[in-house]
Amino acid sequence: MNRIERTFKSIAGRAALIPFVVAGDPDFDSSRRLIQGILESGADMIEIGLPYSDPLADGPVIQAGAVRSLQRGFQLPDSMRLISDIREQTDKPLIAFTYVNPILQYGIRTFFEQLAASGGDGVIVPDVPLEEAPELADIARENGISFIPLVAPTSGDDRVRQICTQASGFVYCVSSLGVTGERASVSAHVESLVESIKRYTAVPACVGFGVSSPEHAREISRYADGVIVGSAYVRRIEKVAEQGLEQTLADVRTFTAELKIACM
Ligand SMILES: O=P(O)(O)OC[C@@H](O)[C@@H](O)c1c[nH]c2ccccc12
Repeated sequence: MNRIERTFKSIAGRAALIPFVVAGDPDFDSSRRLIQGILESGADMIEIGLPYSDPLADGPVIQAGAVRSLQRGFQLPDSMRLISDIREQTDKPLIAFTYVNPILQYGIRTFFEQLAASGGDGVIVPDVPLEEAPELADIARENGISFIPLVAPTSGDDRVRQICTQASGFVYCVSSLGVTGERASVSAHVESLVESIKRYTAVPACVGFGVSSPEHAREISRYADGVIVGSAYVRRIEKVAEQGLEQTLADVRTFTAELKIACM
């Protein structure tokens, strides 16, 4: 049983809080301190986005986070080092979030071996083509890394069943069409998407996209095993430039504590 499975087992009865941040945003040390602060303030695990120049599924907030990190020359080896540094401070699951190109450029086997050596527990690849997913999932599994698939609102029943049979760690339910970004409300129909996943697998189902408040998290926690929040964090992290790291750290800690209460 890896850290992700252990975590869901240990929090049975409530939803996991799973923030997303961009690695190296706004710089290596600030990113490390922000991630540690988020984990210390109640996050059950964290998605660490590997900054990429063409984040096609991301809205403007996360795109800006990737630009801030890349502008400082942050590259994939730096992300591995960041994960390794954080692993020294926590036993909570660390999930790499990356588009498929950086993995292919780095070398699939090298990528997963280094992610495992750095203390990573899972990977989410939103744009992996269907025909390449099994190869990546196999090599991830060989290295003890959970390959976490995404189910979209447009996924038909057959596709949901197919995805669920490959899933490990958890299934990422994308709440709405379009790109990442805070939304006024989280689409009600995602509850039926979670129910359809639960028909095919016992692997936990976590919901992301648009979640930006404790109210959203409370609603999703009624029926899902986890709540994923990204842009709402990255927008707060954007404020390091104007208000400094300490104030931003305090804001992010408070936000995490509020979301955690909502997930109870
Ligand atoms: O930013 P949001 O709307 O809170 O959604 C989570 C999202 O940030 C994170 O899981 C993610 C970041 N980039 C993605 C691309 C595709 C799917 C999911 C993601």
